Amino acid sequence: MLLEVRDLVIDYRATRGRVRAVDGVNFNVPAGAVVGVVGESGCGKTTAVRAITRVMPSSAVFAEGSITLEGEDIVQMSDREMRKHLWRDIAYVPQSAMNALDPVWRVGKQIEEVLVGRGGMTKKAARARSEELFAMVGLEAKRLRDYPHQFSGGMRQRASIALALALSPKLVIADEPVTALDVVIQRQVLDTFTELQKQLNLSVILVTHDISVVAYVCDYVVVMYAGKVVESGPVADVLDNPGHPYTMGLYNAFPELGGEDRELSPIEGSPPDLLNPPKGCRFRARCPFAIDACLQDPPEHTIGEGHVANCHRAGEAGELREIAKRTETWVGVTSE
Ligand SMILES: Nc1ncnc2c1ncn2[C@@H]1O[C@H](COP(=O)(O)OP(=O)(O)OP(=O)(O)O)[C@@H](O)[C@H]1O
Repeated sequence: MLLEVRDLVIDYRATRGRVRAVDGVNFNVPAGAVVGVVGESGCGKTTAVRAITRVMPSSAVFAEGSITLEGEDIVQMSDREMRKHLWRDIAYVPQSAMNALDPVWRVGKQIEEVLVGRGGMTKKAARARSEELFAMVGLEAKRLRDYPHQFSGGMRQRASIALALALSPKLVIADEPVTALDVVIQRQVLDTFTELQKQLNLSVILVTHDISVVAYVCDYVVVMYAGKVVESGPVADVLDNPGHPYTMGLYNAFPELGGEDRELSPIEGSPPDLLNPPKGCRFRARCPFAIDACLQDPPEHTIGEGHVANCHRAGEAGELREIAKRTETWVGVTSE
C-alpha cells in the first residue's frame, strides 16, 4: 500500500471554538490507483487530503491518527523531512489553478523554479523538462512564455498538472481539478490526466463534490459526510450497489459525464455545523430512511469485497436503493 490514512482526526481552532473537520477518517491509496474523495462542500475533504502534504493553515491541529507513506508516518515527520517528500513523492494540485500558478511570473519560469530549486536541475535541463511536461499535458512549448492570465481555464489546469508532475511524484493529490471548467473541457482535462496517470503509473487522490467525476476516472471511492467516511470501496461496486443513503443521494444529484439523461434530485438541506455535530448518524436529518436507531452511532457494514458502509440500514440497502431512485423519495425530507 502506498498510503494509509488511519483514524485521522483534525481540528481547527476557530473563534467560535474547536471545529472537528476530520473525525476518525480511514482510507488507503494502493500504488497506481486513483482514489476519489467525494462529498458536499464542508465535509472535510480538503482538510483530510491537505493533511497528507502537511501544508495546513496554522489553526489546524493534528489531534489523532497516522498517515503512512510507504511505511513512514507523515504526521510524525519533522518539517525538514517532510520537505524532502513534497514535490518529489507527493504533489498537490489545488482547487483553483490560480492558486498553483503565480499571476506575476511566466508559467515556464514557475515550472523551472521547481525543477531547479527543488529538483536540483541545471537551467538548461529544466528548460528541456518544462517543454516535455507541457507536451505531456497537451500544451505547446511556446506557451511556456505566457503568463497564467493568457491561458484559458482548461489550459491553466493543464499547466498546474504539469507543475505537479515536474519532479515525477508517486502520489498526486488533485483537489477539485476540473470543477471550475465547463463539462466539455472537464472531460478533455480528465482524459489527459487519466492517460498520464496510466502512462506514469501514478497514484492519485482526486477530491470532488461531483460523483460523476468519480465514476469517470476513479478506481476506488471514499464518500465523506460531516467529517466522517460514510462509505468506501471499489468504484464500480459502490456506485452499482451503494450501501449508504448519502451515496445513493449523491448519485441521484449529478448528471453523468457524457452519460444518458436521467432525472436528478438534490439532497435537500446542507451538512451540519461541525462545531456541534449531531449525535449518532450525522446524515440522519437529511435521510429519507432515518429510523430511531440512527440516533446511535452507525455500525460498519460490509457490502462487498473491500466495500463498507456505515449505516444502520445497510443490510436493507438492496430495497432502499430502489426507493432512492425515485425523485419523490428526496422531497421534503429535511427534519432539522
Ligand atoms: N482554516 C479554517 N479554520 C477554521 N475552520 C475551517 C478552516 N478550513 C476549513 N474549516 C472548516 O472545516 C470543515 C471542513 O472544511 P473542508 O474545506 O475540509 O471541506 P471540503 O469538504 O473540502 O469543502 P470545500 O469543497 O468547500 O473545500 C468546514 O466546516 C469548514 O468550515
